[in-house]
Amino acid sequence: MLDQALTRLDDAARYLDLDADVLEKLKYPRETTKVRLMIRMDDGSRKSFMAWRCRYDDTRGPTKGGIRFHPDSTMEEVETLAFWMTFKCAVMNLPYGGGKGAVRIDPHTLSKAELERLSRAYIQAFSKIIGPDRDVPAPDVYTNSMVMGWMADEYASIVGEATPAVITGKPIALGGSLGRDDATARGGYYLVRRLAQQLGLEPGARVAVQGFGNAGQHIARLLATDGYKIVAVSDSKGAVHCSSGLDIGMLLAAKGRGSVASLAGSEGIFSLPADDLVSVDCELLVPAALEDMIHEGNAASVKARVVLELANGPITPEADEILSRKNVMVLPDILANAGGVTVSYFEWVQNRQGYYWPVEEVHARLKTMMEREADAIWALSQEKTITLRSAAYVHALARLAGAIEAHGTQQFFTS
Ligand SMILES: NC(=O)C1=CN([C@@H]2O[C@H](COP(=O)(O)OP(=O)(O)OC[C@H]3O[C@@H](n4cnc5c(N)ncnc54)[C@H](O)[C@@H]3O)[C@@H](O)[C@H]2O)C=CC1
Ligand SMILES: O=C(O)CCC(=O)C(=O)O
Repeated sequence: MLDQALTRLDDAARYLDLDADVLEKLKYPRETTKVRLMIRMDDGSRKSFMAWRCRYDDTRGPTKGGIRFHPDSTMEEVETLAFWMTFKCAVMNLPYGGGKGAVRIDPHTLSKAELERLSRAYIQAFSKIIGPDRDVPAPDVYTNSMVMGWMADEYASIVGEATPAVITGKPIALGGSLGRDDATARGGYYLVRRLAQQLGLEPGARVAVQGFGNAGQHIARLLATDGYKIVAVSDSKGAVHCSSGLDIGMLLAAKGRGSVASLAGSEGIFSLPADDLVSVDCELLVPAALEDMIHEGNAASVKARVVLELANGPITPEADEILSRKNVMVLPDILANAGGVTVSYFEWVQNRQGYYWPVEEVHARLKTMMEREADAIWALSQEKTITLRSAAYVHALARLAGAIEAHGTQQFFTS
């Protein structure tokens, strides 16, 4: 996975006159810590789970990135996700490097008490690695504000003082920011709206959303409110299709019962295998689940004209080429889903100031930053006749290179 991700770095480097040190610095994760967490289960037994935290690169500031709880997590996946965070934070010009963490666990198999013990165990294991000026975690797949709250609480008891800026995506009552809940989707939504004319994606366009968690639910709601038609949605258990448009309230209620798939059979709503979601007839496809969902085997079947990558790494490099040959425009993850980390940055700033902004201010600042970077990346892609993904990497790499060179050589020798 990481080797595949690094092909994006090599591609971007072709458009910049870079010192060789820059590429050497960005080719390898700076540090990845691996721990086996042991927790007490409700029945009195003990179970252990592999956990990781990677700080990929901290040249531009403390490392930043979510913690994922997933049964298929691996160290390589964590390092790849941390590599993407490094470029995402640079795309948005946030004063952060990139990091990521994971525990290999299906959290749906745990009771609430077990989940809390696991979350606290993670912080006990990694308390020396994280810190408001060192490494700042946040939510990712199958973690949420409740988990972040337990983690922030555990960190406070270890260091002996409230330290809200150590973790973002917290509950509002513990110093979370208004607007962090839908920030990932909202950033993608502002991007679509900004480029709607160039992309030919005005309200009324048909949308298919893969994954119906934090990112997927909010993008479906935001686009539907604007008049876009959500014709298909999937989650890990199945998918539904309705040519006249799915009702977001009904989708949310079905997901609350276990899966959007339970809506099939209602008037005009048909079930689909989850894997078929990517080939649904629509104008905009929004992968909002996991990596590598659009690959060599299914990319040719994509009918959408535009893909908004809310998930991290949903398109493999081989699939990217197939889509590019089909003139499918891809709005790349490191820009498209950067709303989440941007509002996490706002949360960190608010925690440090002890002064909290109204949600309107969060939205306005996010919109300004998304539009600023979208315009720059669009212009770069036009000027160099390259894809938006290549342009986003060139844009980020220029900022990373500036910081690496400004640090001088000493940084290469610190532990
Ligand atoms: N939560 C955040 O702030 C951010 C999330 N992301 C990325 O967005 C993606 C989704 O994350 P969240 O929405 O936070 O996770 P989540 O845990 O809230 O939801 C994940 C959703 O994906 C579905 N899913 C899992 N496997 C699937 C499959 N094979 N087919 C269809 N659906 C499947 C699950 O059923 C669930 O509905 C991930 O790639 C994550 O890294 C990116 C930036 C920020
Ligand atoms: O909010 C954050 O700090 C990071 C979110 C994240 O993990 C991501 O953008 O992939």
